[in-house]
Parts: sequence; structure tokens; C-alpha cells
Amino acid sequence: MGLFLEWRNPCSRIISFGLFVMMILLTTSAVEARVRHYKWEVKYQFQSPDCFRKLVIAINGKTPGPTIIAQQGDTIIVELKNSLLTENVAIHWHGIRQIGTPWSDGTEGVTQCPITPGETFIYKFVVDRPGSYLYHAHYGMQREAGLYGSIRVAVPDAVVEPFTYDYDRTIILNDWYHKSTYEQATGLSSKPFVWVGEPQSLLIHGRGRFNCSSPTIGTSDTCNTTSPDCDPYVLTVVPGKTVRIRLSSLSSLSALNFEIEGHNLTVVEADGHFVEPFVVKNINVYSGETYSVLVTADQDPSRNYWAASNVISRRPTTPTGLAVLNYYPNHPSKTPPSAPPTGPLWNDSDYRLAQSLKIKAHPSHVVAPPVESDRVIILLNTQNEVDGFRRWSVNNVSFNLPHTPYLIALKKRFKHTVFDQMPPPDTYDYKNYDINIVQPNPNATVSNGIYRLNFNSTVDIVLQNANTMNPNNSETHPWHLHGHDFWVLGYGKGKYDPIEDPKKYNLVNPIMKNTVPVHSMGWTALRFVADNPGVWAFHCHIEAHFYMGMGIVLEEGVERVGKLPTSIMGCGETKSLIRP
Ligand SMILES: O=C1O[C@H]([C@@H](O)CO)C(O)=C1O
Repeated sequence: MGLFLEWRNPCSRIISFGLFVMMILLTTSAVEARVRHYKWEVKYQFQSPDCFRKLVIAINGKTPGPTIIAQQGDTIIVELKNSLLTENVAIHWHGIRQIGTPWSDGTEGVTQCPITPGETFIYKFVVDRPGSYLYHAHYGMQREAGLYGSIRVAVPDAVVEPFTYDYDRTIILNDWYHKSTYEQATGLSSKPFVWVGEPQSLLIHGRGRFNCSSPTIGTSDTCNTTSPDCDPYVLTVVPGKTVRIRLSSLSSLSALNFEIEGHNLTVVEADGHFVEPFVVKNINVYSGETYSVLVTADQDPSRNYWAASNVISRRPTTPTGLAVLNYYPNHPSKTPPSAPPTGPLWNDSDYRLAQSLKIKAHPSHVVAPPVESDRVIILLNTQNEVDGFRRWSVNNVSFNLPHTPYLIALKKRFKHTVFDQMPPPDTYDYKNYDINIVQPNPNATVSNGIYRLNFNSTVDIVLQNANTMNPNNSETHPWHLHGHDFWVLGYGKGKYDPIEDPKKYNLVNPIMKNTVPVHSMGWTALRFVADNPGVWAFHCHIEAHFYMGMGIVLEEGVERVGKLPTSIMGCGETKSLIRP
């Protein structure tokens, strides 16, 4: 409009024409999305990420796998060859909403059949928002065998981010077990329950350091501290420059804290959304979360510094994970002269809650949530037993995946034979349930029923934490929603009050995320709009907890989903669909 008014004034014609050309150019560059084609081979390999040799699942020989680097609007094509000899696979693109391509979400049992050994499967999807994201296995407990990596989506050429930096680096934090995924999963589904315990090491971008002279090392084990696989991760900085660290966690179990000796971290992005910047000494990162933090190399340049990852929220028995912040031109192997950071007190839940509350939307990037919701679902998180097996449940229902993926069952209208048609409950008996005690009756039921949401409705989910089956114990659970970003409306301590607590929600500048912690003995409230046709998992991102039933599945607008590719079929009742 302004442009046309100006056009009538002869003096501003030249400027206006210039603006017009610029607009055309900007629009053209914005729509000129590219196709990024990747060819990946997924294979078991011997590697020693923490110096202890074990089987890892690598992509093209690497764990973490290759970073997907793209720009907003690009199409990603990943041609994935499953070269695991006897094992299926599926990969989830964590934080990518899969608008229009729900079959590419990579969630085995929900959106696709697993990719069988020898098979090549093509994932194709658009990265519709800029930011830092992840990918990882979503089949059984394969993620913790090392099948993961990151996705970095740049803003369009003409768009400027609300902060500046000189260059960026990606760091994925992880915890690492020496026991195989199979041994762990078998323990979880055994009677009596066999718990794997705390991880042996913490990895910083795939590298850690186990003490090879530990008495737990068996005679047939190979542990070699000179293996190049376990050289520490080195982040080189140039004095005076600012690096953007795209920091995330894909830990199996541990909540982690990341700190760089003597350097502040300015938090600017969370799960692909710009944050109102705030400065911390160290940052808590829960499995499935991504952050960008800015670090300026403004300290004594004559030495290097430790970057450390420490376990929080569970009593730590795993040594600090270490990387090196290397000031150029010092040699990267120059050992920092001081002791590495030990992180905050592991049981300081107030510290963790306070940091969660600091994360707000950037003032110039606020997307206001709808002021009211159409449906409120309250999910009580508990540890339970089902027929004497240890499980996790929400609202006393422990989730099991069906053998036929929901997306196909719902689209092809054979849902009745595939999953329980009774939806799980929208709430629990909050008036009478004491969240602070070990329940006298720990029994739960098992179901593969799902929540069906009205298309375009606004849904609130309140996650309520409670005591586990051990006295005075409540764990932190990072919950991840597929297919959506949600607004984080609030966190609280103790039992959520459905009358009083919503009055305290942040409806002004809540951050949008896809993964959020539910703090021990606390609650977390989130809101989203059910506007992405498909079937979406929502689950605890602790690998063992989802395996033991801590998740739900949501359906919305499935009738609007386009034609399903036959490549996602082939298992359970979908066999009949691909046979001639
Ligand atoms: O699922 C879990 O089981 C153990 C413990 O509760 C067993 O007693 C633990 O720490 C979990 O997170």
C-alpha cells in the first residue's frame, strides 16, 4: 500500500522502483528452496566413543551421524539404507513438524512400519522453520546405540536473526552405557525387573573418557585410552569472537548441565524459537531439547578451558563429561590448568525450575497463544507395575505400540482390529491422589488406545509428576511432542490446581518448544493447536521410560492426510495393502 501511494509522487519514483525490485528479489530468493539429498547407510560398527569398545549404530561410519545443513523451506531427502544385519530401523526428525508429510515422521508403530534389513527407505520432508533440530532412531531403544545427529536450518537470506555471532558449532550431549541396547531392554521387560543403573560415561558430541583401569572392566573387554575415537571434542575459538553453540541433549536417561569454565552463556534459541536473551553460568539441558547459546572468547587467551557436562536431578555416579574450549592459536591438546566445573547441586530442583521459568519468547518474535483452550488433558506421570512387570504410565494407563502403525490403520479404516477403541482418560482423580507417597496399589493397566483431537482445536496438556515406587523419589521427565510446537504456559511445584493455576499462566510471551521438562514433584502446562493432520506421539524422551509405556498418541484431522506412500507399509495388517 505504502509503495503505491509513493508511486504517485514523482520524486520518490526511483526509490519506489528500487524497493519494488528489491522486494521481487527478496521474494524470489525466499521461494528458491533447494532440495538437499543425502544417502545414508546405517550399520553396526565397533567404536570406542568413551575408549571402551562396543557395538554402535553408525550412519556412514559415524556417530553422531552427518549434520543436515539446510535453509528454511528446503526439501530434505534422506535415502536410508538399513545395513543392520538382522535389525529393523526407523529415524525420527525431531522438531520438524512434517506438515503435509506425517508419514515421514519416522516413528515406528505410529507413522510407519520399520525399515527391514537390506531395505532402502526414502524420507522426504520440508524444513519449514529455521533453527536447531535433531534426528535419531525411533525404534525400540536404538537411539542409545548411537543412531542420532543434528539438523541445522538457516533463516532465509533476507532475514536477520535477533542476535549476532561470528560462526556456529553443533554440540550434542549424551550419556553412554556399555551394556547393549538389547541387554538393557531385556532387563526392563524381565520379571524381576533388571535396571541398568547410571550410565558409564557422558559424551560431548560423541566423545567421552571412561577410566580404563576401572575394576568393572572385564578381561575380554577392550578399553584403550589412546583410541582416537575418545579424543575429547575440541571447540576452537578465536579471541574476541563470538561462537553460537547449537547445544542439545539426546541422553538416554540423564538430565545434564553444560558449563564452560569462566565463560558466560547467553541463551538465544530454544527448540527453534528465539528466546529473550538471558545470561547463565551453566545451562540445564533435558533429553530432546535444543538451545543456542552465545559464547564470547573474552578470557585469558594464553590457555584452554574445560567445557563440562554433569548429571543433574539424579544422584550422579557418572564422571563429568569433558571437552576442550581451545583458544586459537594454543594447541588443542594443551590441558586446561584448572579443575573442570562440577555443575550445580544435582538435587537443587529450585535451580532447575528457576532456569525453566527464565525461557521466554524474544520480544520481537512473540507468537501469542490462543487465550483459551477447547480441551484440557491432565496426565499423571507414575511408575507402576502391570502383572508384576515394572512400567511407567500416564493416568494409570501404560502405553504399548501396536504392530500396525496408527496412521495407516486410521487412513485405511481398519483401526478396530489394530488398537483399543477406548480412548485413555483425560484426567486422573486429582482430588484424592497423593502425589507425595509410594502408592499402596502400584498396579496400572496397559492400552494402545489413542487421544483423538478435534481438528483445529486448542488443547492444553498438563503433565503432573508424582512419587515413583521408591520413597521420597520423583524423577524429571522430558516430554517431547511430535508434529507440533507448543506454548509453555507454566511450571509449578506440587499438585496442579485446575482452578487456580491456569490464572497464573503466561499468555503474554510464552516460549514455544517441542520438548519440555516436568520437574520432580512438579507440573508443567502446555498449549497447542491441533492443526497438523496426522497421528503424533507425545512421550517421555528417556529411552527406557517410553519403552516402559510412558507416552500417548494423538490423532487430528487424519481424514485430511494425503495419499500414504506404500513404502511405509508392509508390517502387521498393512501387509495386505501392498500385495498385488
Ligand atoms: O525406570 C526406572 O527404574 C529405575 C528405578 O526406579 C528402579 O527402582 C529408575 O531410576 C528409573 O528411571
